[in-house]
Amino acid sequence: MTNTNTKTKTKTEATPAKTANGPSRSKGGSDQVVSIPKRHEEERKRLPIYSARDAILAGIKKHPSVIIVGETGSGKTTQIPQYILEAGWAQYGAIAVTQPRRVAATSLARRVAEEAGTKLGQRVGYTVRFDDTSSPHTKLKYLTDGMLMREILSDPLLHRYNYVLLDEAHERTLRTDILFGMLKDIQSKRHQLKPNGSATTTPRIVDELKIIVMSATLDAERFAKYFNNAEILYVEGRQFPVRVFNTLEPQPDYLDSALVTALQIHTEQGPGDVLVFLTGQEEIENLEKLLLEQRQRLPAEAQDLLVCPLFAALPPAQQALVFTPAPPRTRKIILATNIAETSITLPGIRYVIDTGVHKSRGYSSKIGIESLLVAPISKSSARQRTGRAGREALGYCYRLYTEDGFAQLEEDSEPEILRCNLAAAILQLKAAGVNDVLDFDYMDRPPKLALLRALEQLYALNALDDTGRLSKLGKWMAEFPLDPCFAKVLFESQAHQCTHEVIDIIALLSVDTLFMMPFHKREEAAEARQKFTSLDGDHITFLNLQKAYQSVKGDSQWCSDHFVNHRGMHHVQEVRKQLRQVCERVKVNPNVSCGHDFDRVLQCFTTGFFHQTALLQPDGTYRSVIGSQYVRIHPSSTLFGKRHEAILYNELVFTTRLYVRGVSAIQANWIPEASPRYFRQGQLTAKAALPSVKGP
Ligand SMILES: Nc1ncnc2c1ncn2[C@@H]1O[C@H](COP(=O)(O)OP(=O)(O)OP(=O)(O)O)[C@@H](O)[C@H]1O
Repeated sequence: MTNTNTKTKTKTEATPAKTANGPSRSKGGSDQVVSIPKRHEEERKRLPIYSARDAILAGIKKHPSVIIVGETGSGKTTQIPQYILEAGWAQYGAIAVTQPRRVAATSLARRVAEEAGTKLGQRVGYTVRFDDTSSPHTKLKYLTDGMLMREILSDPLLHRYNYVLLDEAHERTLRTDILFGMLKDIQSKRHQLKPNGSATTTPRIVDELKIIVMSATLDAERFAKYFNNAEILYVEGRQFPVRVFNTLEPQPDYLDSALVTALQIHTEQGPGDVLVFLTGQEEIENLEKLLLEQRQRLPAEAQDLLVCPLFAALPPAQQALVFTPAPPRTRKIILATNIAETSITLPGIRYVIDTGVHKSRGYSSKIGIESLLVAPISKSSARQRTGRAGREALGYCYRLYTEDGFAQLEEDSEPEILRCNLAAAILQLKAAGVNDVLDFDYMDRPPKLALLRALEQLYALNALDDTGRLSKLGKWMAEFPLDPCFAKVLFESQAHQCTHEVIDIIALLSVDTLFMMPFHKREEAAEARQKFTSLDGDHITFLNLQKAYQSVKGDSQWCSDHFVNHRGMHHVQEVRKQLRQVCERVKVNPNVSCGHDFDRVLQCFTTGFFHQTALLQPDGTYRSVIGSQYVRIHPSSTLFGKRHEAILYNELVFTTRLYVRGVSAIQANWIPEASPRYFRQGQLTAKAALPSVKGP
């Protein structure tokens, strides 16, 4: 391990661990200790990070902030928090380890609880949206960055924790970036509250907050500078090598190429599971079908092939399948989005197929339009993908692009904060008491126009008052684990008396594809879909689907007969249940229904999505009300090919053209009524300047 002090830029060899500080058990507390499997003790000692244990602890003890860079799989995420725990340092304040994704937070907590010999939810636990296994005894908690932001709302100085480990910091998600600034501020405030500082203290806030930033692929110097010249520690060595192969020619159809490569590995290579990186649910489900079809054509001895999808909207029980070993002599092929790209260890994976693409959020602050595009990944993502192999044995990574293609990739992805709608983040910042969001300590400052757009949008949603401060409604919206637009719709549903329908539709919109369209059964599928179709558009069509699904109690055969995505509908029911619970907690009755008066529902959606509306043009096309862009209704929409004076849409996607999805017909006069603060009275033109834009 090398240790670099950023001020002096000296490099010194870290002393290897002097004592054989093997894993130990916490003595006190009410922890339910379960026995530590012997193999875990041995495995932990074999990890590259183990020899750097003492040096890491010394660095953390000495410096308020530390940046730790180590190869994928070297043991950063599972071991460093345990070292702190075993050193007895978490006695007065717990350890939080943030993850950009929930699947990582839950699987890591499970693994570490097992390694530490504790029951999950006791000394080691996790908290992700709608699922909390932590308890007052939890000393080490894995949580999503969004959940830590929420904890700051109720505990502004994060008294609970003395150590916050920001894992996979290179990903630079919007939430991670906002957390960076918030934590720096908390660290400095807690420093001032120390007994030898000038401010008064309470006995509970005597400890400083240590910030530890970790990744395999980040620009350490830059991070160190941002975190007040933090100490940088490099952990050398990886557990097992991974051999990387590139294609000789660029692959125009990466899906086909992934199919061929996966089958080739299956029929020609030795044992080991395969992980394929794809861009989204639809693509995963397509490849899943193709693989299953091809499996039938394989010789009998090669048919023991198990295909497991992995994407964010997959119900947790099915996500868990990817962590379960395949039956003996069966090869598992996991088809995943980039939720499997960082942090997680998928047991059994020896082969990685990297398509070189992902879905990336884009935002034009000029026209206020957000889009999701398939784009090339960065070099750093490619390395992370490679790092999913070689965690338990020698691995292989097949990159479906040329060596030149790799060389041309950007080093890192552009931070999300520079390319997405900031409304949700600004709402959280304001709720955490950061009123002057223009001068917040961002690691990369978003363009002023994007910040102003977000303030403008929140003001138009009535989340801010005339002085730019959070309104009562804004505080309510921040309580809700939803995008501000959806939170506004839910709030309005009380006055429109359609909370029941709105909750259902929000849950339904959380899944990409509810109606399946198998290539060779398109007509049959379209006919089945007709049964649910509403002339009002997709929102009410989805609602009809939910009613029918409930009437058959979610029967899987019914779903298959009607070309309904059973997996997706299962997820919808979970989100629905959780939303209803949150409603009850904030005293909103989730059962108030408007019957068949669907205008109320759509009016309600217009109050949150007035900025995602478009008007019919004389030539039959639609132009967005804000930004004046030509948009087309996506062929998957119920309203495809239909003409209505105005439409509302849930999502804008750019494939070959700019398409809108999740579309419903609305009346044009609902749009200015939906936000009198945004539009001139009764007109579809925006007011020149909004009060919130004038400054904090
Ligand atoms: N669920 C698991 N099952 C089997 N082995 C595991 C599991 N989780 C972790 N490991 C083992 O522990 C090692 C260290 O994992 P850890 O996540 O701590 O590494 P890391 O340095 O944080 O990697 P990354 O940078 O990829 O997140 C893995 O390489 C693997 O050998």
